[in-house]
Amino acid sequence: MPKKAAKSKPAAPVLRPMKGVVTITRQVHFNSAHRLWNPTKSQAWNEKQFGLCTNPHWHGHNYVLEVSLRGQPDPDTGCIMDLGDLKDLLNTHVVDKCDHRNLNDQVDFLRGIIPSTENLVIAFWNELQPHIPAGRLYCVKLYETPRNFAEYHGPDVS
Ligand SMILES: Nc1nc2c(c(=O)[nH]1)N=C([C@H](O)[C@H](O)COP(=O)(O)OP(=O)(O)OP(=O)(O)O)CN2
Repeated sequence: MPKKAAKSKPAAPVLRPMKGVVTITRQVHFNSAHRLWNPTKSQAWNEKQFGLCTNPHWHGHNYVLEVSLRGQPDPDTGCIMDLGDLKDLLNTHVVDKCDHRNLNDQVDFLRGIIPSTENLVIAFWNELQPHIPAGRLYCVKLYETPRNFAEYHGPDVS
């Protein structure tokens, strides 16, 4: 009578965690009205400084926001952060508050700020940073138009 073959245990799965610093980015969109207007200055000063961009009847932009995180992929997930979670954070803390709003008047965290592209990237960083694991937020980049954009890498610590 033939002998039964000895049952071999399946080999335990082996993972090879990858080492390396990677940047991941989520892009979101929103549409807002604004004007470049310094309320501490005269109308004439604002017109000289900002031209058409200070029109008191506002103008709009199809903003494109790109937020990047940087770090080593987690060995258990292969991810720095789930990009779906990053999408939810951007929607909750920026898009839902700014989309179809007037950035000069209707967004609490932008009160008292001239909504230039430069100021917006700093304000968005400050809104997002507390919700992202320490040291991961790398870049907040905002396109006001396809040709005009600003990016911010956090407060200068030098
Ligand atoms: N340093 C900055 N300069 C300007 C800003 C800004 O945020 N930071 N913003 C504006 C205006 O908001 C304006 O709407 C930009 O429009 P425009 O210059 O017309 O932009 P385009 O890319 O459409 O212009 P093209 O000349 O057609 O390329 C102005 N300046």
